[in-house]
Amino acid sequence: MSGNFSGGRIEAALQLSGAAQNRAVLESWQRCEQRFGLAHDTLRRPEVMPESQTRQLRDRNGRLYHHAHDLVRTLYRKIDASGYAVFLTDNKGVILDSVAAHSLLPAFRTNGLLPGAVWSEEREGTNGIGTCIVEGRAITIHKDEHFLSQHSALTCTAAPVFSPDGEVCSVLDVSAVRDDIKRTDCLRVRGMIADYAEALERILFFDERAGDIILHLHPESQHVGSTRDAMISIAPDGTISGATSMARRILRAASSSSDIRDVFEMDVDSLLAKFANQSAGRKHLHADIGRDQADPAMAVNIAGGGVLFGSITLPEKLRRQFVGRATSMPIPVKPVHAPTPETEMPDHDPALRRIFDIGSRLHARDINILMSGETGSGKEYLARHIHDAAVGKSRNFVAINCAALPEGLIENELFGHAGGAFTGAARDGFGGRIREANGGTLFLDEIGDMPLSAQGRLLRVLENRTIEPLGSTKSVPVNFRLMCASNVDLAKAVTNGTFREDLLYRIKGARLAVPALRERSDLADLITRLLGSMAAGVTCDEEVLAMLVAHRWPGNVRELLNMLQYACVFAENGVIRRDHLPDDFKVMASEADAKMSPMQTMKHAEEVALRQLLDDQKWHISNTAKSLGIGRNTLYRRMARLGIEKA
Ligand SMILES: Nc1ncnc2c1ncn2[C@@H]1O[C@H](COP(=O)(O)OP(=O)(O)OP(=O)(O)O)[C@@H](O)[C@H]1O
Repeated sequence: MSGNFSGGRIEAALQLSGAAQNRAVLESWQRCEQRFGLAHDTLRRPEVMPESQTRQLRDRNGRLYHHAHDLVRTLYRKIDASGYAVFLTDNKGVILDSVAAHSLLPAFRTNGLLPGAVWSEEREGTNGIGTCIVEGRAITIHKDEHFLSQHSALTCTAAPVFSPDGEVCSVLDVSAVRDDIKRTDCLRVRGMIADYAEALERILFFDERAGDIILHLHPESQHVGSTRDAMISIAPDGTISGATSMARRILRAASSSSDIRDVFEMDVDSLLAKFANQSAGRKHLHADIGRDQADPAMAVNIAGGGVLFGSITLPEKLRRQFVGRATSMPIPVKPVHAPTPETEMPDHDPALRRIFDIGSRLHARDINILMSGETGSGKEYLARHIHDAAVGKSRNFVAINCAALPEGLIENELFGHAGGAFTGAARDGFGGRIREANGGTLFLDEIGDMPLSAQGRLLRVLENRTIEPLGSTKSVPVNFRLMCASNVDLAKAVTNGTFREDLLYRIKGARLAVPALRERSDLADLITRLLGSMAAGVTCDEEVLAMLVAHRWPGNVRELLNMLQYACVFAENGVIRRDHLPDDFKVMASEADAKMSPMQTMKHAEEVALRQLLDDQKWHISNTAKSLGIGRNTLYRRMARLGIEKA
């Protein structure tokens, strides 16, 4: 460690956090001292641009500011904890927009967190915004990890937003000036901000690359066309004009070339022909959709070996060459047979399986479904499995998160527009995402956040089964099955006047409550499965498994996924041990342990061990009993005592 650091603050910071975090903080502190000439006790007033200059900066970042406006406010509502504020910055760390409770504004202002303030590392030392720009990844800078002592009251968690050319163009930051914030409190927030930053990246990508061919890619075919796929844009001359950060990660190993022939071993004409041939085979399905989506996705070879699955979105003028006129697509009633390996949902939790069964039957009969459940519990995941079982994997599944779309953009995104409908509209128009769901399923997540005007138009689409793009007088027939999800109480929203009652009655044909992760009985099994899909061969030892099973997971499966991804990076010899978990998680686990009585701890350990054994024996009761040297009835009694139900 550098001997330049005085006063032991770096050691304190290092003790506070995990290995990746340590490195980031250490390197940032080195920059502050050696490159920027800062000292811990440097006292400086925040640099805040005059309002006119901030306005100019907003105008210069017009698209970013416009698209992020509602998203920042939704994120603020979702964090749902007092004392936090949300900030949006430009690529240099200048705050463009902020949302905070009115009563807290003075405290944030005193600490320099206000529009126009410059939060680059060079100016303010190690901090959430500035260090996130340098690191290019989500990061938390907790109190004493700030280089300047004057910022040690702050806790900042930030995630970068990337432009299509791969540069950080903005940062989403959630900060607090409360004394009692622990690092552990930031875990849930970090996953959430990273998701919102990625949603903003996708919106900017679609907006800025609307004139290019967009290739959607994912290693697993079912994720192509979802909000999780990777996207690259291809200019008509075959050069790669942009890529989302996910695409950069996936393709980094293949090639850094910007010529698609080097990446996919085919030129742009062959690529178009490949997807057009596929469209022709599915003409009735895709003739009317705005987005020419591969369904099922097609395999695309990657230069140097490897295969991804892909589909394309064509700009309107190319689309006309490949697809015909609009028709509504009938959806046959598909009897729900016993699931095949293709449509099987791999989860064992009985409650989740039950709602999967019920949901599949209802969806096959075109009965609308309204899901509830905590954030990250898997509502979209379940909706996709229900769609696969009830409508078929070969049909489109279009998921839209209404909360992640800015109010000004949502109607356009859902219903599309005619060419030249408004200033900035695509010259040839845009079909809208509801039309993409034609013949398949439309999943509207966070429908409670849909603006009232869009609710009215959606209701008309549901009643008339036709859609009228903005600026067009022609109705286009559409046919799709509907599933919705909401974290807010829609009945209350009706009372408050933010949700239409008639729409609520239309969408809530049947209600399904997705269990929170902590309520599930198959957690150990889920952990093993997720690890298997992430890094072949990585497992966790018994202690870690017990810690993970005991955690309450407020961010549910999303939080679990983040945690496992983190741990996989540090796993040694294919095993995740306690040391490989983030320190803040370990602190939280020991606090929880301390609250358990010795009897509870023992019972818990016994439950984890027995579940693991049952998993190993594929829940074969006789074999498990034999391996324990006990009778089947004794095993059943033991399972009942520990609250383990047969999977
Ligand atoms: N049972 C599961 N098995 C594997 N992965 C899952 C499971 N449930 C959820 N996931 C994964 O966890 C993440 C969050 O799930 P999903 O988006 O479906 O949650 P959600 O309830 O719709 O969240 P939100 O309310 O925030 O929209 C996704 O990456 C999803 O693929």
